[in-house]
Amino acid sequence: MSNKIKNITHRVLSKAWATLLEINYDFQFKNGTWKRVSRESYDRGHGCGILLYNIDKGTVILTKQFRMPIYHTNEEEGMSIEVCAGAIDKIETPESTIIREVEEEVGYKIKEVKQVMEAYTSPGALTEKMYLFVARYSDAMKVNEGGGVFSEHEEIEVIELPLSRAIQMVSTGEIKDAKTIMLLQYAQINNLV
Ligand SMILES: Nc1nc2c(ncn2[C@@H]2O[C@H](COP(=O)(O)OP(=O)(O)O[C@H]3O[C@H](CO)[C@@H](O)[C@H](O)[C@@H]3O)[C@@H](O)[C@H]2O)c(=O)[nH]1
Ligand SMILES: [Mg+2]
Repeated sequence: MSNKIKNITHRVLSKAWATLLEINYDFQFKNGTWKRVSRESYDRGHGCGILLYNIDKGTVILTKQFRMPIYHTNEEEGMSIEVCAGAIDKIETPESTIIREVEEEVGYKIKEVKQVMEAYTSPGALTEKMYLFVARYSDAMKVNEGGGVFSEHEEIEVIELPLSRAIQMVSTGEIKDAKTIMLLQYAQINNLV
């Protein structure tokens, strides 16, 4: 692959919360010709998400929160139902991040998680890779109400519902978040509950 790409240059278009680059490069097409190509790339690091499931109750834990990028394009869909998820700090691992996010966002203290997938969320535009996990939860692991970090302007509703209902919500369009759909389908295919 690397011999099909040369003369890569980067230009920072925006560096605020995250970094938007314009990357220019020469690309050799199958017919042998070289063309100068330009692509924008938004880098806000990598992320992780987790589906918490309870075998005895047949339930899963999801979150509901306001997402401005969705609202900006479709006001009616601004409240997004998602698995618990978070951005990975440079000094954190995906595992330690997701265990911390579970306590902050949904209020459970979990110890063991299982990574089941890695997924690029939008490869044409984002550098982000999501590390996707599943873990069992029980009522005994509940340590706080969840809700997210208020000082970071998070307001997260915790939803506990049967896996079967969550799967139905994918069909009805009530759930449209890709990582959530992937993890719910993983749970269904693998008979987690
Ligand atoms: N000021 C500012 N703060 C931001 C911005 N974007 C995020 N934040 C802050 O960073 C926090 C990020 O919360 P996390 O729980 O770590 O991430 P997330 O928003 O749930 O995002 C997760 O899901 C996304 C969607 O799938 C993923 O893109 C992301 O990587 C992560 O996994 C937010 O509460 C907010 O305080 C921004 O553009 N500006
Ligand atoms: Mg989050």
